[in-house]
Amino acid sequence: MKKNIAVLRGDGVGKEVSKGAIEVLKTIGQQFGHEFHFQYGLIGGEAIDTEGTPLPQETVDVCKQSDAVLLGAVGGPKWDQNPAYLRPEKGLLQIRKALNLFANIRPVTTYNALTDISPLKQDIIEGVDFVIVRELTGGLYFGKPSGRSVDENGEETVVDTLQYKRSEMERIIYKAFEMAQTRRKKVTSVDKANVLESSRMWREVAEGISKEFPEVELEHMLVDNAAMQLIRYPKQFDVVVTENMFGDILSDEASMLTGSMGMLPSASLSSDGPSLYEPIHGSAPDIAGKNIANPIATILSAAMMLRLSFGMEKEAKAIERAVDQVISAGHRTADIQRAGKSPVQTTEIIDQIKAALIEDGAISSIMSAYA
Ligand SMILES: NC(=O)C1=CN([C@@H]2O[C@H](COP(=O)(O)OP(=O)(O)OC[C@H]3O[C@@H](n4cnc5c(N)ncnc54)[C@H](O)[C@@H]3O)[C@@H](O)[C@H]2O)C=CC1
Ligand SMILES: CC(C)CC(=O)C(=O)O
Ligand SMILES: [Mg+2]
Repeated sequence: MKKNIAVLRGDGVGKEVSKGAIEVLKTIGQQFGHEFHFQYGLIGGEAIDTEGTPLPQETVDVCKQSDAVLLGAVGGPKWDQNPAYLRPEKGLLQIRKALNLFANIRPVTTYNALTDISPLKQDIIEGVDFVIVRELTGGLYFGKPSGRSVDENGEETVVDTLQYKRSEMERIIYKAFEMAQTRRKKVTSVDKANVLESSRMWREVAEGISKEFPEVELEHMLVDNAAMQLIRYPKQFDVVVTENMFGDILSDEASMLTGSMGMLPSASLSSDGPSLYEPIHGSAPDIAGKNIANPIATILSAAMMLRLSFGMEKEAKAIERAVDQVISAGHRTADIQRAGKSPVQTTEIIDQIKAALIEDGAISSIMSAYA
């Protein structure tokens, strides 16, 4: 199969981790006889520095002409004092809007080999397997009006608005129910309905859609309780659906069930065009440029691309198996390495995952399972 992949490496560790996903995709292409063509686009801080905007039109065009988009991460202290329209994060928000990436799917699956890395107890995290379905193109991150002004008493005032259309709620909640139907048939809808009108409408919409899925259980949970339940008893969750900012915050929290921010992949699904695949983490300026970032979240995002955009299930599984083999063998970057053991570098773990695909049988074991 021939596929065009747009690559937006972004800033900080975004460049280092996306290199890992590209190399793994190239290896998969060679092993399975696919032709992956990569086209690069600028986004974020680098785009601000060279083009004067966080999302050049050329990047949007490259993405729209592609079959799928791979993104590293954007941002960094260099641009933190910039005005809102010239921040790297604005580029990410704009590409989400431009490609109609309404559904951000963030699977949270723990690895048995890593249960001692998580700050939580082994019996709490063993067997955790749920997915956060986060609304991605509405809510506070896209609120209008937003900004600062001076009120009638001369005091500086600021406003950010949280706005949703009913149809925007419907499509994301529908997606969550569809996913639950193929899993353990439970949807936890997370909101703040005791305070926010938008959350009360969200509940109404969830109740309405649940009638179309009688075999799926729906529960409502307030977001503050959900933050606590994620740590107390994460195995209770199957599909968690929530609005943009709640999903952003809860998924960073959930990453610690797996042991590190560097482990959680995501797919941002489009309603009408190419979807985008990205790790849940940011540009990690504290470790950028040191060759120590964990590329697994991005490599697993590439596996999600193969599965969800290209229908390449075997190829996706081969990557997941190779990652599992490498961390089970104890080859780990610093964020997931046991105390007293030496970590490997970003480039080393990428090489080990590629080697696991080629030499150590990840592909052949998948092929025989499908034979
Ligand atoms: N999707 C994106 O492009 C996102 C961008 N950001 C931006 O990234 C910048 C840094 O934000 P932070 O709040 O520090 O969040 P962050 O996710 O970049 O980092 C949080 C912590 O996790 C660690 N971490 C993140 N990714 C890692 C990896 N692959 N391997 C090992 N450790 C990793 C970092 O070292 C840091 O200690 C900001 O400019 C922010 O706006 C933040 C979140 C998402
Ligand atoms: C950088 C933000 C725009 C969003 C974010 O933190 C995320 O999508 O995880
Ligand atoms: Mg985030």
